[in-house]
Parts: sequence; C-alpha cells; structure tokens
Amino acid sequence: MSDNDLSPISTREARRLFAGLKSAPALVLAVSGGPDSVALMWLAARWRRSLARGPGLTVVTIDHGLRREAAREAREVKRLAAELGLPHRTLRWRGAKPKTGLPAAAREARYRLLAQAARAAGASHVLTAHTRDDQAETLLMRLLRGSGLAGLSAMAPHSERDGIVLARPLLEVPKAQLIATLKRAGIGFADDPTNRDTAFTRPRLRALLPLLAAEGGDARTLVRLAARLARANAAVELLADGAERFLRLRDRGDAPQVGLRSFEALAFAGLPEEVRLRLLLRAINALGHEGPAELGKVEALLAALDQAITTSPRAAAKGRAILKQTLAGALISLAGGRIQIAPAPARRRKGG
Ligand SMILES: Nc1ncnc2c1ncn2[C@@H]1O[C@H](COP(=O)(O)OP(=O)(O)OP(=O)(O)O)[C@@H](O)[C@H]1O
Repeated sequence: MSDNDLSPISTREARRLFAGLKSAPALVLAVSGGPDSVALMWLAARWRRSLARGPGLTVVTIDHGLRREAAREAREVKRLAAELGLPHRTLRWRGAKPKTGLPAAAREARYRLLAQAARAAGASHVLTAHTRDDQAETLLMRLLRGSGLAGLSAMAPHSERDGIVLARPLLEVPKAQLIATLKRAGIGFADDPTNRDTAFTRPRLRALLPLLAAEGGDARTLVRLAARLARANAAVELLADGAERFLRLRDRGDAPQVGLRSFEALAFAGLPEEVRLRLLLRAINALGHEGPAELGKVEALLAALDQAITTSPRAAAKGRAILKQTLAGALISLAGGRIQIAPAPARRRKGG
C-alpha cells in the first residue's frame, strides 16, 4: 500500500470525485453505517456545502431485518446525517426471507428499495460507496465463477436500474483512505461482522487480497485489469452492433418475422468469434424465457453451429434443419442457410 492510500481525502479531491453529479436534480446516498458509506455521506455533504447550487441529498439506510444491531446502526446514521444537515430515511425489507441465496435476495431487495426511495425524493441517482477494494474482490469473484469479458469488467462507475442511475463515485478510492478520512474527522462507524464471516464467498476472497499483493498483484493491479477488460468489452459491444447492422443489410431489408432473429449462416460464420458469441447471447436473452443464458453453454452452442456450417455447408444451405437446440428458453436452429433463434415452445423450455 502506498502512503497515498492512507492519506485523508481533501476537499479538492472530493470535488473531483463528485464532479459529474453537480447538475443532477437530487441524489440518494445509500448508507449502511459501515466505514465506506459513512465516508461517502461525509464527503458528499462536504462537497455539497462547497457548491453555491447543487443537488439535494437524501440519506437512505436499508434495514434488512437480518441482524439485531441493524436498527441501532440505522439510528446512528440518522443522527450523523442530521449533524451534517441531511434528511434521512430508513426503509425495511419486509416479508419472508429465503433459506438459500440470502445475500443475493437481500441485495436485490436493497436495490429495489433504494430505487423506490430515489423516485420518492425526485432523485436521478443512487450513490453507493463501493471502493477500489470492492472492485478487486468483484473481479476475483467473477474470475472464479468463470465469467467472460463483460463480467470480468467488474462494476461500472455508472449503471442503470429501473430508470435510476447507480453511481459509484468512490470506485477508485482505497478503503484505507476512507477510514483515514473518517479518523481525521473524528467520525465513528459500525462494524458489520458478516463482512468477516467466512461462510460467505466475498470475505474468503477478501482474505486472499493481501496474499496476492505480496506476490505483486495488489488491488490497483486487479482494478486496472478490470478497467482494461471493460474497455475491450465496450469495443466488442460496438462491433456486435455493427455486425447486426451488416447481417440485416445482407437480408436486403426483408422484414424479419416478429419474435424471431435470423442470420445468414455463412455471413455469420465469417464474423470474429467473440462477436458471434455476443450476437447469439443477445438473441437468446431477448427471445428466451429463462435467461440470461450461461456463457459456457452459448460457447458450446457456437462450437456446434460452427462445426455444422463448416463440415456440411451444403446441408446447412438446404431446408432441412441440421441443428436444433434449446437454450435458456430459446430454440436455435440451423436450416436453409440461416441460423434462427425463436422462443422455445412451452413444452421444450425445460431442455436448456
Ligand atoms: N443496509 C444498507 N443500507 C443502505 N445502503 C447500503 C446497505 N448495504 C449496502 N449499502 C450500499 O451498498 C454499498 C455496497 O455494500 P456491500 O459491499 O455490503 O454490498 P454487496 O452485498 O457486496 O452488494 P454489491 O453487489 O452492491 O457490492 C455500500 O457501500 C452502501 O453504499
């Protein structure tokens, strides 16, 4: 860790971090009470005070109803928000909690409630306090899960959900620097023991980071890799847009049937592999009923299509289907020189 990682964030630096949010009508700050999000609230309040005109800030805490201390932590956030002159709301995740996949369900509920709070506050953005350390952990998690280029790009600085922009202004900032900022300001924060609970994947991966850093691959290296992959991913997405237009043009404006995507097989086969994968993924996710499709399965489908087109191009050009497969609720077939993707008939949907 460099000395810079431990130095408190200056007002000038805070202005740079929040610069893109100056003209938003209002912002919701997602604050759990942990160090990262308390620092987000403190920095955002300081930034807002430095502006003559700027967005209104509302602090929101979600009580998932999973830990006894959560209500007290929410009250503590409210107290600190009041000290900073910011309105605060606590929203509760109500209803039955699932027995398996609890972290994912809690996360889903949290983002739904945060988006609701943003709409109620007239806010265009919800700000979370994801740090550089979170980004490094996300990359590792996705690596182990076998993600492709899009997943390995990790978290974007901005993304959209239900018409609300999720912004992560602290994505380049090391957690240690946020803690140093709070210490300098004399502000306390909650300690969530689930962050260290090795029953969950993320805390186990977190323990790996110092070992990787000792081998020369610190959080900065991992985050730089994610940024490079995000760049490459954006380029492939653009190429896929162009390839879709190219394939449509080759169809000379023949109107495609509604609810069906269809590509000329030989023109499709000439495109780069990563682009072919994107086109299949897009079509399957748009038309299938069980998406999103698993990348590994789409890779296997592409291999089967390539094999069918190259080993028997004549048969591929004739009317009879030489390949028919269901995947993620979509039916993919190769017949009459075309690859067709359509919703799978109801009774076949389980086969993906
Ligand atoms: N209970 C909460 N109330 C309000 N905001 C929260 C709460 N929990 C998390 N957040 C926001 O989400 C950010 C990320 O939190 P955390 O890393 O714990 O989430 P996660 O479960 O890993 O989900 P994600 O996939 O969003 O990273 C926090 O910095 C904070 O801004």
